[in-house]
Amino acid sequence: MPLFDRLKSDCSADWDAYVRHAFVEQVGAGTLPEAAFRTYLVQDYLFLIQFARAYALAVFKGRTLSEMRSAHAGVKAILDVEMDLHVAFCGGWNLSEAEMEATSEARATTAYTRFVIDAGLRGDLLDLHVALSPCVIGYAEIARRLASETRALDADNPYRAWVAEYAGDAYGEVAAAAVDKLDVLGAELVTEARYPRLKALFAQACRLEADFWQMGLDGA
Ligand SMILES: Cc1ncc(CO)c(N)n1
Repeated sequence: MPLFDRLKSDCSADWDAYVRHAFVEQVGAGTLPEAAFRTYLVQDYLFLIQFARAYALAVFKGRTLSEMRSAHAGVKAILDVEMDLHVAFCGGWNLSEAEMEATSEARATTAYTRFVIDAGLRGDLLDLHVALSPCVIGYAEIARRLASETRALDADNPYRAWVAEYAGDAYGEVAAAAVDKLDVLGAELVTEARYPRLKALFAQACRLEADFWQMGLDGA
């Protein structure tokens, strides 16, 4: 079985708790309190700053020019595309980029980002990609489901721009590339002795994603 499918199926309880978290369902229904979304989005801006550093580690750990270039594209997608969404939302609340950047990190933000960076520093490219994968692949899955099964894209849903961004083709391609990369690295590098460690990394990243949603809910 390809590595991503295997990890998702072996960690299905943690995966489902992440992608079906109450925060996500309330975004889809448009019922999430604005204070919860705002807490989440400011923290996610801080998250992306650190996440770009984690992706930069994939440039450093790349074994070929091609791996370095695709990791570089990931860094650019975060710094030049994804963060614009956060800036646009926060502009609507009269919150400047400087104010967002000056906000202190919630513990859930520090915990998740430094966990991923540590996995990459200590391990190889595969460990790093496993720790990164619930993020990119999970958001695409969440947004596509919300777009097709809920009223998430209705004109009166305040979170429709967020759902549209992550359900869009550009983000979908980034997520599909992340699945492919994991499957290719998996075929090359996974041994049965190594697999339990990868599974533990994946499960922990899913739990830290769920904590991140919860941090947003608790902010309301
Ligand atoms: C916490 C978190 N996970 C995943 C993504 C998707 O990039 C994000 N922006 N934030």
